[in-house]
Amino acid sequence: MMAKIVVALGGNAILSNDASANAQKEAVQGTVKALIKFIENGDQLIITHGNGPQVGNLLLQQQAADSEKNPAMPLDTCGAMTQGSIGYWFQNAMQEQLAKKQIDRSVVSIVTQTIVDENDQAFEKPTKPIGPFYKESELEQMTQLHPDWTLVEDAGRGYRRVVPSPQPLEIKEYPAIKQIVDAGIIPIVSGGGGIPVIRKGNQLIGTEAVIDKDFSAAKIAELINADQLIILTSVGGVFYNYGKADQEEIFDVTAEEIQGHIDAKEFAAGSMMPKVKAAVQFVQKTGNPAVIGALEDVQDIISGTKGTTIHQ
Ligand SMILES: Nc1ncnc2c1ncn2[C@@H]1O[C@H](COP(=O)(O)OP(=O)(O)O)[C@@H](O)[C@H]1O
Ligand SMILES: NC(=O)OP(=O)(O)O
Repeated sequence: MMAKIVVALGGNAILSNDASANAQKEAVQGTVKALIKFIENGDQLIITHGNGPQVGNLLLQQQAADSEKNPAMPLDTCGAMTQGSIGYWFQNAMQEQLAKKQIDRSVVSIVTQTIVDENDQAFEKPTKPIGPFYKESELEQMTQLHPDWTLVEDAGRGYRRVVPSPQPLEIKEYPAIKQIVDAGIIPIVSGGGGIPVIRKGNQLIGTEAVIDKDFSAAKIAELINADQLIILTSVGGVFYNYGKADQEEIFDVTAEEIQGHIDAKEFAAGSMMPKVKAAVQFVQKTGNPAVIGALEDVQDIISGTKGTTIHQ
């Protein structure tokens, strides 16, 4: 039976040290070579991806070139632009792999808007890291240059700007996405968590935020009643006491048990916490399992020997 699998990929898996288009395309090509295994298995794949590094970099480029004749694009539009660029890289790489494997399947990227609540507390407290990492020695200069920024330590790699990250309430394009999935087409959806929009009557107004793609992935996976949600990132699984001498990788855990560790705030905000929360949310809504693991371990994740599985 064809399983419906939602795979979420972190922006950091696409952009590591080299932010050039060629390097990111190459990273995406490597990722797609791994993802094609799901298609070869006969599964229906739904791909979603992050954009944290890319959207922050793009915003900086926009602001650096800002002028009256050529004004900088706001964050929501930068989010849409990264959906387009990253979606294009994935679509292009997937088409190449499908052709190589002589698999007759179509793939399409969908500009996706995610409806958020304008009163979401997240607008008061930015948590989503975007753009490049800065060294501690650069902090004073960055604060002088950008007095409106909030900078926080991120994933032990340095400091990053954080922006509001409201919860996804609704995926506007879901009815179209469902038809595309039912038709057996591989969709690339909700890139960067989807463009954050606020509903005002018949209008959807873009807002300055970046939605966590892990939560949007869980939402899409729940809506299409996916058999599995797989969150691929730069680490082999979820650890208790991460980064400490007694860190311990979790192989298999119930949603109830890991919820206790979420409540105790044991996972890092802005990196592992949203993944674990999104996985639990999906498991509780559907009763189906979620896996968090490393991109390079896809084959072992498919066979169930690597990654952290969260289940009922
Ligand atoms: N408890 C934990 N277990 C595993 N990784 C963790 C944990 N806490 C923080 N991390 C960090 O979270 C990172 C993954 O989050 P992030 O970089 O935001 O991912 P992505 O960009 O792929 O969505 C890992 O590389 C790791 O450094
Ligand atoms: N939008 C988002 O969640 O991006 P990252 O996965 O790159 O942080």
